[in-house]
Amino acid sequence: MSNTKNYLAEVTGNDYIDSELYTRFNVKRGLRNADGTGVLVGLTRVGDVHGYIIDEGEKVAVDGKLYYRGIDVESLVAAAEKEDRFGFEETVYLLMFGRLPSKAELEQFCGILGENRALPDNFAEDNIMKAPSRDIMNKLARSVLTLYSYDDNPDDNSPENALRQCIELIARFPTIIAYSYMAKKHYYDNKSLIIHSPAAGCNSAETILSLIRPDQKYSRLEAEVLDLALILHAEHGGGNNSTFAVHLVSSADTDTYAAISAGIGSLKGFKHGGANIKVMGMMEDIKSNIKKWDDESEVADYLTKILQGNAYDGSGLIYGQGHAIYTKSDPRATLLRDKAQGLAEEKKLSDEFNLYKLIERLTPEVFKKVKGSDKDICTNVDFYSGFVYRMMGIPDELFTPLFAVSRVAGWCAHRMEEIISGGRIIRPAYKCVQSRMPYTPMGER
Ligand SMILES: CC(=O)SCCNC(=O)CCNC(=O)[C@H](O)C(C)(C)COP(=O)(O)OP(=O)(O)OC[C@H]1O[C@@H](n2cnc3c(N)ncnc32)[C@H](O)[C@@H]1OP(=O)(O)O
Ligand SMILES: O=C([O-])CC(=O)C(=O)O
Repeated sequence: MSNTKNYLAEVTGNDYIDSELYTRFNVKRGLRNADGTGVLVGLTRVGDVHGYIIDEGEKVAVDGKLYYRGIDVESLVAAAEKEDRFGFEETVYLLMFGRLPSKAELEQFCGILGENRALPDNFAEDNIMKAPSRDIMNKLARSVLTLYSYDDNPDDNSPENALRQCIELIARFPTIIAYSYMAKKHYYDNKSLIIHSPAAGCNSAETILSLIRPDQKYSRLEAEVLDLALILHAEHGGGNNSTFAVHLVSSADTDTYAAISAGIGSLKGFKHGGANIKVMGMMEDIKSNIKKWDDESEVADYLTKILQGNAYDGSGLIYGQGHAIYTKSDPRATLLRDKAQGLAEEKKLSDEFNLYKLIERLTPEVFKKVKGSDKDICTNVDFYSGFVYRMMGIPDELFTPLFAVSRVAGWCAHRMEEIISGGRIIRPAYKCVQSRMPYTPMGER
């Protein structure tokens, strides 16, 4: 659009609200209390994120813990590893139905997911191939909204129907992101268009790997690492931005496709799931601007520049660092760091891994120094995930979509909870700080 400059000046001028007004009217900006803790707006049984304790009114930093339906996510990961099996489908079962499945129940559930991986007839041809997008999250959101038209009963928000829709979506996400990626490679990157059908009996990790590889080949180790990442990203309480979006939209009694696409839109954001792709850009920037990757003061100086908004994308953010709840550590980042270390040794990328670790170690002190803040800041789940994916040859375009393949399980569990226990439309307040004005007739302006 030409000549938007004048409009922009009007908008920035007329939309500006003085920070002081937020204090005066006691606005809980970002739905946070003064100490940074979230405003309590709901109850959930799905997940619990533990990042601090309150001792005599003071927030005290502790190591992070994450529970799915009361079960420590680290024990889910450990059990899958010990029993040498995949764990994401068990995680989905637990999140959706509220308890661990027996072996037979899990097998049956995997069968149901397998039967639902294929997209409806002609869906891929008509919606993905004919209308690709450079951005797979964008294509995923549009695909989810379009699936509404392929559903004979889209607007029935009864628990029974919503549950069917949720299970179908969880099963279809791997296929949608894989096909969207293949279409993107063809239409935007001039590569051959290769579309495989989802193979029977594959779990989510295997389905994704087989659909994005021309020869459909992957190793057991690759599938296991991806499965681990899927377990770790599946759920994060009701208050994280994308899950809250699903609660919010679901509370209006709208359809499942509208609610889940809201979650996707939120997760794409660079302060949320989209941070994993920003981390990769930031690391490229750091690697090309720092001469000695193990020079602590050179790395610290560059992190200072980033925090001051003078390097990388100018946002002032060190991506993959900081969290709304975790203070000392994010348990998922710890697990992904271990995986990254092993893969880096194998791929002879230990120098790069050590740079990641150095950034992880230096960020809290640089942050405190530059910001003059006593806030505890730790590495989050998005810091190591992209590095792990890259070492497995997974393309960057899929980093945030993989997060969505996993988190859709949490979104669906929360949508079901909102339908069953929510009951009231979510409707917070905004105080209007615009003074009243009379309407001026056109001829008098
Ligand atoms: C899956 C996930 O969503 S995990 C998070 C992924 N996001 C990122 O990695 C992006 C970088 N991190 C951030 O932007 C933030 O830490 C968030 C969005 C994750 C959490 O944000 P908040 O809860 O608002 O942060 P919090 O209240 O703890 O921060 C307070 C201050 O520290 C700043 N801060 C927090 N993290 C960072 C960071 N990584 N880099 C620079 N500044 C930061 C905030 O901008 C805020 O500054 P201000 O008071 O000048 O506005
Ligand atoms: O909880 C949050 O604010 C962010 C989130 O979803 C996560 O860390 O997985």
